[in-house]
Amino acid sequence: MSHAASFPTLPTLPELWQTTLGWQPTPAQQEQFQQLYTYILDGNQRLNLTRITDPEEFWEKHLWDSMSGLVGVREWGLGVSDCERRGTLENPPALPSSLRLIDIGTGAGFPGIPAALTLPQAQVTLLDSTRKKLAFLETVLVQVGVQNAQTLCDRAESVGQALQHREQYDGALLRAVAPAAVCAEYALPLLKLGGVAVLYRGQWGEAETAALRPVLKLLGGNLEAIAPFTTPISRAARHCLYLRKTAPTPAEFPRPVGVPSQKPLE
Ligand SMILES: C[S@@+](CC[C@H](N)C(=O)[O-])C[C@H]1O[C@@H](n2cnc3c(N)ncnc32)[C@H](O)[C@@H]1O
Repeated sequence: MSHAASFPTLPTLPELWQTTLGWQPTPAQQEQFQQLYTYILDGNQRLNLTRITDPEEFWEKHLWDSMSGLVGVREWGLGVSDCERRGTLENPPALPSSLRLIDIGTGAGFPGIPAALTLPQAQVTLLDSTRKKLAFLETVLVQVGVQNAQTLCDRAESVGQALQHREQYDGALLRAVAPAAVCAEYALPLLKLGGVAVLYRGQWGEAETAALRPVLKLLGGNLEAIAPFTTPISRAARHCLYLRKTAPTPAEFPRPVGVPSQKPLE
C-alpha cells in the first residue's frame, strides 16, 4: 500500500454503537475496521469502489449501516426453521455453529466483510459480477486477516440455479443492489428452509410492503420483520427487512440473467 501513514483514522464512537445497536466492536474488530478503511481508501485511488471516504461518513454509511442489519440477524436468528425459537437482543437464539452467509452484490465488501469480521462462526461468500472489485477484495481479505470469507464472481441469477449454491445458505445480505422484489428473487432460491435474507433499504412504507408480499409468496418467503433505524449522525431513515424462507422456491426462479431486473415479479 502507498503512503499508509497518510490515511485518516476512523472514529470509534463506542457509546453510539451501544446506544443505537446494543453492540460495539471489540478493540481487535475496531482495528480491523480501521485496516479495512485504509485499504479501501488506497484501492479507491485505482478503482472506483466508493464515494464515501470521509472517516465519519465511512463509519456511519458503511460500518454502522452494515452492522444495523447484522444486529437484527442476532435477534431474529438464521437457519431457524422453527420460528418459535426467535429470540430477543437480550436472549438471542443460538446461531448455527457453522453459518453460511452470502452477500449478494457485495461491491466494496459491504455488508459482507463486517459480517465476516464480527460473526466468526460464519463462512461468508462475497458475490459480485464485477471481477476487478473481487480481485481487490481478495487482497483486502488477506491484508485484514479475514479467513472466513471468500469471493465468488458470477451473477446472482446464475448462482441461484447452481446446485452447489441453491438452498445452501443460512442467510443472505443485500444492500444497494436492486429493488426489493428483485433482491427477493436473487436471495430466496439460495436460502435453506428457515434461512433469512436481510434487505437493507432506505425509506420504506406500507405500500412497498403490500407490493412485496405477493412476490414473496411466489418465491416461498415471508416478510418476518421490518426494523426501522435512523442513522446516528446524519439522521437518515433506514429499514432492514427480514425475509424468512418458509417453502421451497419453485425451480423457475431466479429467472435467466437480466430478467429479474427487467421484469420484476409483482
Ligand atoms: C451499488 S453496489 C452496492 C455494493 C455494496 N452492497 C454496498 O452496499 O456498498 C451494487 C453491486 O451489486 C452488483 N450486482 C448488481 N446486480 C448483480 C447481480 N445480478 N449479480 C451479482 N452482482 C450484482 C454490482 O456489480 C455492484 O458491485
